[in-house]
Amino acid sequence: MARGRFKQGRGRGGGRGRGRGRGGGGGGGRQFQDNRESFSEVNKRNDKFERFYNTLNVVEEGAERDAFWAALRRELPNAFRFTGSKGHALGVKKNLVERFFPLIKDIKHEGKPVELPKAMPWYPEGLAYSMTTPKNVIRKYEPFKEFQKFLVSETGVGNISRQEQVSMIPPLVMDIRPEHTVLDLCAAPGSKSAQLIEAIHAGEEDRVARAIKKAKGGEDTNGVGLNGDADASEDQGRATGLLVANDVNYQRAQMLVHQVKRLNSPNLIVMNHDATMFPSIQLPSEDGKKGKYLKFDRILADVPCSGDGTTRKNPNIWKDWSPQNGLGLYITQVRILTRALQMLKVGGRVVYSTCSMNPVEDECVVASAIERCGGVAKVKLIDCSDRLPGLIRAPGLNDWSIMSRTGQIYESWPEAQSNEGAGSKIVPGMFAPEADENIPLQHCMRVYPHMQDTGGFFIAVLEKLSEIKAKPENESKCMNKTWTFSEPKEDTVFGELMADVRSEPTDAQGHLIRNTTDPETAVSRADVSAAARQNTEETGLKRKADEDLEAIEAVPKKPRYDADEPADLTSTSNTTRREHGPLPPAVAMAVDADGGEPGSQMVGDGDNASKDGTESVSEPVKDAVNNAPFGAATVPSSAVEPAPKQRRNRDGPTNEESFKYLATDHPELESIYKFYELHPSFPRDRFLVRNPAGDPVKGIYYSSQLAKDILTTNAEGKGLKFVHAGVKMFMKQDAQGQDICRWRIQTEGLPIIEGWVGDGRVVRLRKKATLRKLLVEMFPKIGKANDPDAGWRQLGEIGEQVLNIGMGCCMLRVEASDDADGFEEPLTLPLWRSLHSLNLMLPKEDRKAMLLRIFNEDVELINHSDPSQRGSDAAIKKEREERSAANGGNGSIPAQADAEELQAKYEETDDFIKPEDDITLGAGQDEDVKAEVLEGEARALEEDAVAKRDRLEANRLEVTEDEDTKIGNAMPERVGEGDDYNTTV
Ligand SMILES: C[S@@+](CC[C@H](N)C(=O)[O-])C[C@H]1O[C@@H](n2cnc3c(N)ncnc32)[C@H](O)[C@@H]1O
Repeated sequence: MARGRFKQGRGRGGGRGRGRGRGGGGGGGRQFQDNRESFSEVNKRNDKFERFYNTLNVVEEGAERDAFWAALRRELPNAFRFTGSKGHALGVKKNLVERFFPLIKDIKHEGKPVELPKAMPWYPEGLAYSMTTPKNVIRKYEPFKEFQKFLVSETGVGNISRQEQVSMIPPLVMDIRPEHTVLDLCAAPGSKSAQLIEAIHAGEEDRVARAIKKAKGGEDTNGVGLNGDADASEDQGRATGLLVANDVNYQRAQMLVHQVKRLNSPNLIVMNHDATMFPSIQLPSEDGKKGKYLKFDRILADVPCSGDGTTRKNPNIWKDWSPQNGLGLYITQVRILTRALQMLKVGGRVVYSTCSMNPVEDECVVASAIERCGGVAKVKLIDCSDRLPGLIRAPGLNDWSIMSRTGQIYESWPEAQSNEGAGSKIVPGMFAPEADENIPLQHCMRVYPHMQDTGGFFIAVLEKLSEIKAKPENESKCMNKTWTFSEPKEDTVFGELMADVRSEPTDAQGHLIRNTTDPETAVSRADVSAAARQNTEETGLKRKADEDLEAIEAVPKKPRYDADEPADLTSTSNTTRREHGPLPPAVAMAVDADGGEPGSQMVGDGDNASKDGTESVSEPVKDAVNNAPFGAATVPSSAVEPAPKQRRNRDGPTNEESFKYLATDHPELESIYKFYELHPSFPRDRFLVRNPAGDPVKGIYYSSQLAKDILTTNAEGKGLKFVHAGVKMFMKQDAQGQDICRWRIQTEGLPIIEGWVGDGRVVRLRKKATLRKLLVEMFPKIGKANDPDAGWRQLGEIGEQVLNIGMGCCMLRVEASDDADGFEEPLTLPLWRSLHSLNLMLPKEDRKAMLLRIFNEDVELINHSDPSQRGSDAAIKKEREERSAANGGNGSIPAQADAEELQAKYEETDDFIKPEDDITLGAGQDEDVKAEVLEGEARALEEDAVAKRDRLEANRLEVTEDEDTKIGNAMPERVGEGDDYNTTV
């Protein structure tokens, strides 16, 4: 059974190039990449910022407060965590700790010992580390360089994820179980989504192993299933839960896909909606009744925030901090949390988090959402003080003051009311709740930077106690209806504000995009425009993305890819044109704005179609609109007009992808079942394709049952924007021979299916040396059974197996053993048996990462199908031994320069085939060999080209995100307006 379900999947999918920018699963990288100088140059003073937090007294005056500010002014340590299943993550950690720590522990820099990476005491199983070693130290000492190389390689293949320490906290307090339906409302770039997926799949390998054993007539499942007590045969041991990961920004949603798809989870759907009115998702009907709407067990609302806890990574916050930033985001945050509570099951939990320390974005949002949802009788704030022992934290605040745009500090709403005027963003709900509301805000968690050398962070866990009906926004404390507007004098602060407002861009109808003179709708309009702007603006991003698209397209055209399928690497070059067109005005609609809850009214009642008279609007979207936690007047028209149906074209992506499930008796599937001897217990009704015609043309994907139910019930035309789902399981493959299945198993899907494949397609391996040979050598020859020099004889334990296995795709099962030359962890890899040779279907980069991890070798690969490298195995072996001896006997084979020398030698042997000979190879000689070489080359090329394309995509996403930052920095007036997002990941 393959462990490392996460590791062996296409690490390249999301891995390569990650870790350098924010999209890299961790913000930890940025400051080490290019911000070092600028970090030290930034003036880390801001009077309002410092005065605000000192007045709030978030930490006591004296030594602790000094430590607080000092930490905020220091660079952030690098942090990372080991990913994947627990067993696999522990294995990678052991490798790292045992191999490198002894080497670096004795290094002294400037006379002092360097600090080893430290395990975070509160992270389960010690699977997360932080390190403060400066880059110049890493560069200076060889063991550190080796350590760094290992980290980069393991990050590249997805075994390690760089992620800021505090950002790891929210998923850990969600108590996720394998059967949970989970929603991550603001998910991009996806660091926390990755943790959520891991949590859903926790313990799955063992359960599946037992289920397989049982299905194949082996021992009983021992009664351990999903919950530790049910039968593991429930969905054959696989998690039945689901993660819906969502982000309003299409481009960032693509980044999210890139980050999470490497986890190869069939229990994942990525969506692209505004979380303030996330559409309800319909479930299939039962007994002819209309289906219910999906409710979630767990929701993460890691909302956009001003991010003032991230100064250590984003030092420009010192310059840009303004009280407006937090004030402007409050309403969006309350709406997101309220919508989350609406979509939660009774008994379910929402975790609300920000990387801002400002109570207006933290406790205040929690209190306001609880108030809107009916108070503490309906929503309970959970005390998490006993969770994550070892994590130093402060309790939530029960009282705070508000700073106005001008720096005026108010203790109460009446005080603000008498001093502020129209245009102010301050509303009654921003002040601490009344004592009789009994909201135990101390149950929230505040993590300050000096506590464990991190960024600042806020976390609250809310449980839904009973069904709720959210109070309309304009009847809640989130709104202020008492002010009337009068034009302020020009030389006042309000005059300045109005000048700002006048210079704001307008939409096609002449409405101000950023603000409005109507204080009641000012914030709402800004939010609507923010969400729309995420997807509409023409920015410099497009040019850059176009350039990168060209680079992607420059990847060798042959072999072809899923041109007919919406690959996740779809260019986002024209996302700006994608959706909304000119910004819509806030439309007045006759919708039910009472904030009723979907589940309470929707089950089978079918009355929605006529409720607002807009027949063309799909029910899920209409339901979202009806239940949006804000007034009808502020619902954007784009939300009620069904999204135009588009397919991808040359200009860019679409907003509706196709997910079509195949009939279980589809002839292509039948050929797969037969060839791979697929066990009948493996579910056959969850194979899908991702093209509108629904034909298996290039790829066949696999999803969980719940994902299937959702994708089929809410299929195209319903206005739900599904961006990604399904794990690629099979790829169409040209092959020689009638009996070879045209569908080869993809690395991504292998862990899901491998236990169910019949022995006829399995090659078993136990020795490291054998695997090493297969990693170093591409297309080693097999030869004939009776030939004493045939290549299969060099393949040791697998020689006879590969000689006898039928041609086509098979699986190499690396079995765990206690042998000195054995593996601690099992592993499964895809293999291709050709007429004359064999090949692991891994891109070169993955081979090299594995060689580095398992053998600590950085070696040049040998391609036996490459005429310029072809030589006798004996010669290669001999040469390698010589080189290895010259290399201190570490088994390394020669690198580039040596390889050239070697090649010259091979050219003198009879085995050597000159490139010009190769062209005529087939002419009357050996057609099979020629076809095989071409076929093998094509496959190898494909593996590498896909890896290269992924790398380019990862780079492009990083580049565009950097562009994003530049654009954001160039437009500081937008900060806090609602379209800004924090950058803690
Ligand atoms: C703090 S970041 C989320 C980080 C993410 N949870 C992670 O761990 O990688 C906030 C995200 O919210 C998104 N966002 C902003 N406004 C939103 C809205 N109204 N609905 C959904 N997502 C929104 C932004 O695009 C941004 O990606």
